[in-house]
Amino acid sequence: MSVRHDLKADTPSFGFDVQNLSGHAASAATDEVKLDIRHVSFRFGDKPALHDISLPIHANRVTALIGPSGCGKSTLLRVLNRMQDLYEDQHVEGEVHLDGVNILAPETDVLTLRRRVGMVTQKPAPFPMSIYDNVAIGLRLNEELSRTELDHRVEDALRRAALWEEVSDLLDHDALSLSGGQQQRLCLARTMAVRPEVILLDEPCSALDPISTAKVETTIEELKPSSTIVIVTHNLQQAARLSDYTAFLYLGELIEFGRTEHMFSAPRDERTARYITGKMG
Ligand SMILES: Nc1ncnc2c1ncn2[C@@H]1O[C@H](COP(=O)(O)OP(=O)(O)OP(=O)(O)O)[C@@H](O)[C@H]1O
Repeated sequence: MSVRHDLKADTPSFGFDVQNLSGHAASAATDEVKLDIRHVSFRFGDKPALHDISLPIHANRVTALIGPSGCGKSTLLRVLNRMQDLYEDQHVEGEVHLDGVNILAPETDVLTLRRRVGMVTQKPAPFPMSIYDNVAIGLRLNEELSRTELDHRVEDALRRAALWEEVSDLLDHDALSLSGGQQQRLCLARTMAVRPEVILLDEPCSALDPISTAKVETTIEELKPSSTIVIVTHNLQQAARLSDYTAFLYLGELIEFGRTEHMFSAPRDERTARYITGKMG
């Protein structure tokens, strides 16, 4: 199915001010494409989950994937660092070009890919080791750092994930002793520590209180000059606040993609309008 560009919808009411969206780049025309998703379809066994999805992910911008539960947001995100390789019954078709090279090609080195494209999954899964080691592990594998440099990078990642103040005296404690929200921020710190070119975030604030959410959103803004970010969120205000581009998925199809301020102020497809005004859930 093709993405709708033609339908004129009445400007809907969102309960927040779409005129005051911040952090958006001036012109889409100048935005370089980091990841080019081309005709991607996906199935779990015989069950289709994504149908012929094509969209660009622009470099140094935040792209939000939104849509009702089960529409395929997490599945699309997982394709971008080939998580499906871990499961025999998960099948993908199409191409995803990272800086012009198809990462779904069989010859792709998946470990290298996952260093370049880091992911924070929906359910936090810290490693059964200390808080410090959870953040340091990727750095130790990928870079030769002195102990002082390592300490600095671990602290920096924990600060950016809004966790440092809670764990600075507990760095040698078991990561699994942290609360769900703390584990979520630890996994964010672990991914950010290695400074991937692309960061995939699957509902990174779902277990966070408003203050931690605000700090994580500030961090995402700060990451933009060095990283390209794709975020799955059910929080439409967060999508509107944070993202430069938004993709609306419905029943495994891409219904609409465009600049966030355009999509939230003048959605082209009636289904997008219904979703973002809370009439479809
Ligand atoms: N491991 C799996 N095996 C079979 N079907 C799956 C599996 N994971 C997801 N699905 C199905 O694929 C479809 C897309 O799921 P996905 O998790 O990508 O949706 P989502 O939009 O991220 O949902 P949510 O917002 O609830 O997290 C759904 O119909 C879901 O039931």
